[in-house]
Amino acid sequence: MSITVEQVREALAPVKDPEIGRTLLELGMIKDIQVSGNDTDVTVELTTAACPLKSTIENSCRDAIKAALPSIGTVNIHLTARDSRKGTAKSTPLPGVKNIIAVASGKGGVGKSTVSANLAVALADMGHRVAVLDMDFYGPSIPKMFGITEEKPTVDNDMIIPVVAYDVKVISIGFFVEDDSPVIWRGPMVHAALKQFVEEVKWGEIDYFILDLPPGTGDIQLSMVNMLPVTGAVIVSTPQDVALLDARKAVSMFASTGVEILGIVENMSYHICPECSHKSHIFGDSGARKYAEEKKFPFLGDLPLELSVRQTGDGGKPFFLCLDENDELRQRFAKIARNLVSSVDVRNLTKPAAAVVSRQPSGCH
Ligand SMILES: Nc1ncnc2c1ncn2[C@@H]1O[C@H](COP(=O)(O)OP(=O)(O)OP(=O)(O)O)[C@@H](O)[C@H]1O
Repeated sequence: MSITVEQVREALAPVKDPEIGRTLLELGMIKDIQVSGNDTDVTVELTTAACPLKSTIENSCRDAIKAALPSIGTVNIHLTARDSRKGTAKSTPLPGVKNIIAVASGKGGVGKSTVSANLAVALADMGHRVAVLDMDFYGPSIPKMFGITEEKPTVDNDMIIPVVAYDVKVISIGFFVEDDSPVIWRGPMVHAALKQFVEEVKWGEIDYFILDLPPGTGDIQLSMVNMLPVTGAVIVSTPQDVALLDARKAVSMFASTGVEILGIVENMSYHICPECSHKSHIFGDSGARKYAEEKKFPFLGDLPLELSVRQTGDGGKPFFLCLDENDELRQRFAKIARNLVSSVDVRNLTKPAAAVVSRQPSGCH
């Protein structure tokens, strides 16, 4: 009796993407199964042609089929790649940008810019092309965190050229306002500024475009979803109830506009006393982690409250770049960046490309 397509599909059912940890079938990566007599041809679509685990995936598929169907003849696994990890629709105002990641928080001062800056350099360290757009007009701290004190963007052929620091292209609203001028940003101004940064900056080819938002759920979030196809949002929160309450509001605003929650980062989770190594939970214990579990959002990881994080950030170099590769904190953050990449991959494999939304977010106050 010859083998059927259904039998091959069943044999492949347990095979998981080793990086993402979900099955290839669930991720829609098995594109085609052909059977001819006792031989089979299986087409597997990878997230990127440069996937470092492609031979592992190929071997796992072949092994699973042979184990489940001992009478099988030749097993050919064909690997293809989709338009590598494209999370935004083709007709986008940023055509060279693959993934737009909004980094948001409900409350101010929870470490959103610290997370944005370190995510940017960690992703660049992994070989990705990265840009940061700092739209936190209440306190644009990205230039300081990247050590950009004097340099300003230049203009070439009427296009603004971003400043490059630590291999990351940076544009901040802070480059365009005087340090001490009290600017009151109203809706139309916010919209116009974002429009200019989208249309008049030469961003080029970017894998991860990180948008550092001001805290809360105001005009900029509205302009963003109306202007940009956002791949998803990362929510930064401290563990305590009051910050989480605001984080919930930020989440429901994104949910009401269909923006995917790529994950939660818990910052200032705990503090290790440098004298006695005692671990204390100054802002409560694991609140953001529990919230992520409750809502079934990916929990990307947590970060301790640590003096070096503040000192390096204020000193103009993200802590990720100041630490040795074996350092626990650096590895902890590298894992957060890897978890984000996986979360983006899952989103891009399982959902349609992100698009600009015309809907107004609800519950934005
Ligand atoms: N894990 C941490 N340990 C120690 N200090 C931290 C940590 N995370 C952030 N900080 C410090 O806390 C301050 C606020 O952080 P940051 O500017 O990243 O927060 P934010 O949420 O972006 O704030 P804002 O509301 O102003 O946008 C900074 O001085 C930063 O260096």
